[in-house]
Amino acid sequence: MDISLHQVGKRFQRHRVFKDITYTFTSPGAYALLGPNGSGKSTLLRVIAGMQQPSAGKVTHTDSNGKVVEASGVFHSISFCAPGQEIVEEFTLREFLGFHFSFKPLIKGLSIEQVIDIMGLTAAADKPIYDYSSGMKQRVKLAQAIFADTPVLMLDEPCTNLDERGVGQYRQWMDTYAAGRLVLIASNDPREYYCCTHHLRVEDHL
Ligand SMILES: Nc1ncnc2c1ncn2[C@@H]1O[C@H](COP(=O)(O)OP(=O)(O)OP(=O)(O)O)[C@@H](O)[C@H]1O
Repeated sequence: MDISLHQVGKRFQRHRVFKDITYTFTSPGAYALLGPNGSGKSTLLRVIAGMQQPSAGKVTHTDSNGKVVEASGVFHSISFCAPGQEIVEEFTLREFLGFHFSFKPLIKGLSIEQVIDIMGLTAAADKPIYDYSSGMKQRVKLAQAIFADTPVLMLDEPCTNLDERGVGQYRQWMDTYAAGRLVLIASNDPREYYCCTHHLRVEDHL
């Protein structure tokens, strides 16, 4: 999967967030979307994912056969994790992962039990997620994205609420399960985008 931006811009009413971004994200590859607070990293990530429409320009997703993916089909190829993203907290972890991975395929060779084990949450697997700490909830959000077998992985501030051990776990998951995919990370924290060899500065497109 490759994603191309052609003169993409976004404004909210009279407020222009960014303009005229022409860029291609090529798979496999890891790309950081960088910039200060409010520069538009999260907005750009959502526009690239097809969750928000650009105000100008065009986003094109192309599959590995060179075929353009319809807007309605883009969802299937993307895993997404962002701070404002809702998870169904009434579910236990085991229920949530069962539900989520009935829509998105799990990475081949992994079972839900193994994912729970890798997350280090076996003892809490049957507790409702609303009883989890904020760091545990962040691990759930990361796991639903990283362990899904999609060609594209998009992460917004992936280490939000994680302690040092959690950050180490994030790096281990990325090193093992993100290689070979198209990875986009919106961040200000080098610990989050350590794996990105390409950097796109959103503030350069004001
Ligand atoms: N739905 C919206 N309606 C109006 N303005 C919005 C909306 N979403 C974002 N903005 C504005 O767009 C700008 C960019 O916001 P965005 O969250 O994309 O920045 P960011 O670079 O991700 O910031 P941070 O580093 O703080 O997470 C901000 O000024 C924000 O207020």
